[in-house]
Amino acid sequence: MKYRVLGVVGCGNMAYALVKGLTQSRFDFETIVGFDVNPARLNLFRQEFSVKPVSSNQEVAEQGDIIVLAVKPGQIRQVLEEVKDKLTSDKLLVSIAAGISTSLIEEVAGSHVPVIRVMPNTPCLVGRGISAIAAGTGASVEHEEVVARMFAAVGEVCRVPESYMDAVTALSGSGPAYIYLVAEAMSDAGVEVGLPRDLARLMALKTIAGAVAMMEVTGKHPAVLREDVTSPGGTTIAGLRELEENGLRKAFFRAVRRAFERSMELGRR
Ligand SMILES: NC(=O)C1=CN([C@@H]2O[C@H](COP(=O)(O)OP(=O)(O)OC[C@H]3O[C@@H](n4cnc5c(N)ncnc54)[C@H](OP(=O)(O)O)[C@@H]3O)[C@@H](O)[C@H]2O)C=CC1
Ligand SMILES: O=C(O)[C@@H]1CCC=N1
Repeated sequence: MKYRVLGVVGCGNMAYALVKGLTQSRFDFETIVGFDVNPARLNLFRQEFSVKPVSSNQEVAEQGDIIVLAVKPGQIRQVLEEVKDKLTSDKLLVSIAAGISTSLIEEVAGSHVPVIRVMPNTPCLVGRGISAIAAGTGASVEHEEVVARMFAAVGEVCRVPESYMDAVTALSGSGPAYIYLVAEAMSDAGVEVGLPRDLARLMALKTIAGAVAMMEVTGKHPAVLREDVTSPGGTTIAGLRELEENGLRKAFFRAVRRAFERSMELGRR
């Protein structure tokens, strides 16, 4: 089965990152059709990515071969009710909604519809996403393969048991926001010790980018790389001590735990 038309239900932030990443990649859909209740969003997708705007989710489901559900988790059930009559076994449904299980989707859409659940993140926009994928009971290995290739065009893909999805959501789905907060906090901290704001921001961003590249290129454990920066009796150990005493690790443990719980809550609504 050749999947020529991508259908996008909900043209929000994550759909934007995905569609932009895909249009810049070699993964080729003949057409992308989309619908959003907000006409401004649909117009943006039309202007930026030549997405063909249609006037309902039903039309997306009718015209799309692969249909990506990119509305908020609380809207998934209603959207599925709207489109289920258009969903045949030769369609492929991809849900990126946090917390929403493939079994819930199959329950509403019908078990004849192949469903793949994906948790991507916004760096898909620049081809540097990380996406976890898990197949529903009605999806074949081939279905999973198609979706893996699609998301591999915008970053890395990991196949995971569906039971990992809430944890993945809390770590890599939400994770970019944690890092933007760190970048912002580092920039402000630089300003506080006297750097001009632009310079502080540049230093913070390039330091984060350089540190990420060091982890990727050397393959060394972060703790080893951290020790290389930490001269005895020097500045780094003084700064690290403050971060530890102020509960940086604890804050991350708590943040990821709370996001994990929230993902489960979203699935229960
Ligand atoms: N943002 C992220 O980094 C990630 C998000 N996700 C998942 O992606 C999904 C979308 O998240 P996100 O992009 O952040 O959210 P957004 O609110 O930015 O996008 C959702 C879009 O869907 C529109 N919408 C609402 N109801 C309908 C409807 N019935 N039919 C069609 N469109 C509708 C919304 O319009 P309006 O705002 O007017 O209601 C909005 O434009 C969520 O399920 C989320 O869990 C997954 C991974 C990462
Ligand atoms: O904040 C959210 O709920 C979504 C899911 C992961 C990232 N954004």
